[in-house]
Amino acid sequence: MQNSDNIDNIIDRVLFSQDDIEEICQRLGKQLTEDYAGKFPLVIGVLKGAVYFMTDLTRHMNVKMQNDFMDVSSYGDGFESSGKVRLDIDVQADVKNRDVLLVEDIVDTGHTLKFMKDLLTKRGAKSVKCCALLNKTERREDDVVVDYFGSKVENEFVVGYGLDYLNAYRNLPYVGVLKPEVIQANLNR
Ligand SMILES: O=P(O)(O)OC[C@H]1O[C@H](OP(=O)(O)OP(=O)(O)O)[C@H](O)[C@@H]1O
Ligand code: HPA
Ligand SMILES: [Mg+2]
Repeated sequence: MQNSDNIDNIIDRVLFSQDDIEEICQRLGKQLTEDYAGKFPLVIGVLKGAVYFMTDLTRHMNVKMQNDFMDVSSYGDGFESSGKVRLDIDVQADVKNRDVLLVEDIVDTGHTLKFMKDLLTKRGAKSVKCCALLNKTERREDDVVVDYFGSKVENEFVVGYGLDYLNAYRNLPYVGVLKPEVIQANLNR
């Protein structure tokens, strides 16, 4: 069936299939289960990109935890980080003396992660670590540690499984690279 609304049409290459992602969640979940045993971590998903990863990853973490969310953003309309991280929705829980685990879909320039690690440390968290699905090391501008990650990615803009382009395509069940013509069409708008 030809359907121009079929969002698979915008993908050039799949980088991580649903099976790849499940394997990553299992592996990281096992590691985090060991590392957070007996600690009652506060697991904070960074909205909106981390929603899918947060739900799949934490189901593989066999530890008592508290789940919360924060909404921060720095990519307004496209590929480039504005460099300014905006806190839109704060975490509800008190982070003082807590072992915090931030869950991210991707660490790219590192601006977002640095902002959050600094903020939560300043508020008195006992530890602040990050588990990201993807780590785009080549683009790093802030020196920040990604404590756990699923895979490194090249310097390409990726979408799906939470990752958006112009606020769309988050619901693709895999991670892929956009077709160049999709990007071109938007640049010419
Ligand atoms: O390392 P950085 O260069 O800071 O980029 C990574 C951040 O950018 C994206 O969020 P975005 O600001 O696009 O918000 P969103 O999750 O709502 O899409 C992504 O989900 C990370 O949070
Ligand atoms: O490659 C990316 N894709 C989607 N959102 C992003 N935010 C930072 N890097 C990316
Ligand atoms: Mg985004």
